[in-house]
Amino acid sequence: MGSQSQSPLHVVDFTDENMKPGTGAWFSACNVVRTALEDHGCFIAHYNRVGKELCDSVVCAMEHLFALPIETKVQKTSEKLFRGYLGQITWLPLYESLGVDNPLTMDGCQKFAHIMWPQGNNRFCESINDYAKLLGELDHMAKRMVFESYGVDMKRCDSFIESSNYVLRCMQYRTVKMNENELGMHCHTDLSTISIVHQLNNLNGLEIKIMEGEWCGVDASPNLFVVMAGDALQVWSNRRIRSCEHRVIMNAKKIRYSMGLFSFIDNMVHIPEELVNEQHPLRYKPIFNHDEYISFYDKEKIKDHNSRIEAYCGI
Ligand SMILES: O=C(O)CCC(=O)C(=O)O
Ligand SMILES: [Fe+2]
Repeated sequence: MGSQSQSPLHVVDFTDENMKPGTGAWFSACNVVRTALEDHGCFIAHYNRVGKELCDSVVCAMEHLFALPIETKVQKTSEKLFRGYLGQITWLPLYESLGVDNPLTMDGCQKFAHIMWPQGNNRFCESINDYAKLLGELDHMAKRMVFESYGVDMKRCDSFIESSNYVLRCMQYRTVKMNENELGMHCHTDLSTISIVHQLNNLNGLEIKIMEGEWCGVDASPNLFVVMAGDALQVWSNRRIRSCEHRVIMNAKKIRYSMGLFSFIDNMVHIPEELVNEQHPLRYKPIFNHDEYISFYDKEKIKDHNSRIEAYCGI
C-alpha cells in the first residue's frame, strides 16, 4: 500500500488575529495556499476557532447520531449524490456517513435532525451549526486566498462564494475485525470545489497522495483542518491546481469520527481569463456546470479523476 514519509504538506496559520486581507501576513499566506494547492492539492489549516470544547460536543453528537438504528439513518435520502446515508457497503465495510444539507443555516441542521429525531434535537443542531459555521468561515477565507493569489477580482470571489452550497458529511469508521483490510476509504478525489476535512476525535487515518506510491498521513488535532481542492477547483484553475487524491487507513483501536464540509457551485463555473495565458493555454471548456459534472460522474463511473474531467469538459 505504499510507504509513509515525513510531512511535506504546507501548513497555513490562521490563528493570527492580525492576518487580514491587505496585510503582509495575509499576502504571504496567499502564496503558501497557492503553492500548496498546486503541489499537493491541499494544505493544512492551523485554525483554533473551533477548539476542544466544541469538538467534544460534536463528537458527542456523532455518537448519538450513529447509535441510531440503521432503519432511522437510511431515512436520510437525497436526489444528490453522496448526501444521503451511506453505509453497509460491501467493499467499504468500516465506513458509514450521513450528509447534513445547508449546515451553515440552523434551518438546514433542524431539517436533518427532524429526520433522525422526529421530536427534534436542539443540542445536536446547535453544536453542528456552530461547528459548520466556523468551517464555513475557513472555506470563505481559503477561497479568498486562492482568488487573490491568482489576481482574480474579489467581486468574482464574492459571487463564487454566494453561489456555493454546502453539505457537512458526518463520518464514522468502525475498528477492523481480525484479518480485515484496514482500508477505511479508497483513494479518490472529491467532486467539490473545496473540501475541509477534520479528524474529529483525534484519531489519524487520513492520508494524502503526494506522489505515485507515496502517501503522507495527517496529524489529527482539534486545531488542524485539511483544506483540499476538489475536481471543480481543478477545472476553475485551468488545471493549475490539482484536485487532492486521498484515502483513509483505519488502524485506530477506537471508532474514528471525521467531518467533511464540501462546497459546490449552483451556477456555472467560469475559468477566469487571469488563469489562461501562453504558458497555461485553456485546458477545459471555459464554462463548467457543477451539477451536470456530478451526474456525469454518477453515470460514467470513470475512476481516474483526470480522465473523468477530461471526458466531461476537456478540449
Ligand atoms: O474521513 C476522512 O478523513 C476523509 C473522508 C473523505 O475523504 C470523504 O468523505 O470524501
Ligand atoms: Fe474525500
